[in-house]
Amino acid sequence: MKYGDTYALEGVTLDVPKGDFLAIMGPNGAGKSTLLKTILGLAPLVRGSVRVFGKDPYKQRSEIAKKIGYVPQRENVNDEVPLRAIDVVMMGLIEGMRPQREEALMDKALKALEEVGLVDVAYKTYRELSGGQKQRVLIARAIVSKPELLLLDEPFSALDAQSSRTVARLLKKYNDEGTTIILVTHDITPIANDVKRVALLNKKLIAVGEPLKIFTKENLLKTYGVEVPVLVQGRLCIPLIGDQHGR
Ligand SMILES: Nc1ncnc2c1ncn2[C@@H]1O[C@H](COP(=O)(O)OP(=O)(O)OP(=O)(O)O)[C@@H](O)[C@H]1O
Repeated sequence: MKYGDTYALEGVTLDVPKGDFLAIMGPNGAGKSTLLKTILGLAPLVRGSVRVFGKDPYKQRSEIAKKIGYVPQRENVNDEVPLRAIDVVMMGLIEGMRPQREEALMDKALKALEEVGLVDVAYKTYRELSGGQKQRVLIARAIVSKPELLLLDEPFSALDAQSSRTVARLLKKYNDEGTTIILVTHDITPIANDVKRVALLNKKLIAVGEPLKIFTKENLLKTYGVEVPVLVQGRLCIPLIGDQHGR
């Protein structure tokens, strides 16, 4: 994976089985977002290959897009058009799906907003929502089509503790029902007991596996260049590592 002359990712081999709940962690600029974009066929691939549901996302994106829900790290929904929260969520139903009645779409969008705890702002315009509310609307847009694969780029970054818990519970529920989840996060606390695997990334894949086996002093030093405590009273707990890198 290369932007201009610089490699963002090199020599990464990663298999994600169906039903996995994988957290990708690493310092700023480690290539985490790039890795998610690779799954969508959106990052520049110089060598190697990617297969998603057995298909090449760089050549067959439209065939797999409807099975994937994606929450980008940041997204500017067009501010000129006064879209309501419910309209933004409905966008997740329109792409690549067969035509449905407006009421059926609205019904599904309202249910998704309810799942992220935002049904009360459904008819507010998106631009007047807070940062954390916008982020949850984008999560609702990603889940509304009941995708087989959910990709989330820092879903907790703008959320308060209660909203983080709501979203974490939602992800656990979807994963229990069979949805494969791959998310990028600097803070594993909200999902520490739910993730099945963690991948530590710093341009290369440092380690991947069960959290307790992966968070070794050696792996963390290799990934972040600093020691970070990971066990507090026997529970997985990582401080906001991103803060040490200027966030
Ligand atoms: N569109 C782009 N054009 C040029 N360089 C890019 C582009 N996107 C990312 N990069 C570079 O690729 C590298 C990896 O970026 P990426 O966004 O994948 O990192 P990240 O691990 O998600 O970081 P963060 O934790 O800061 O979000 C960085 O050096 C970044 O500057």
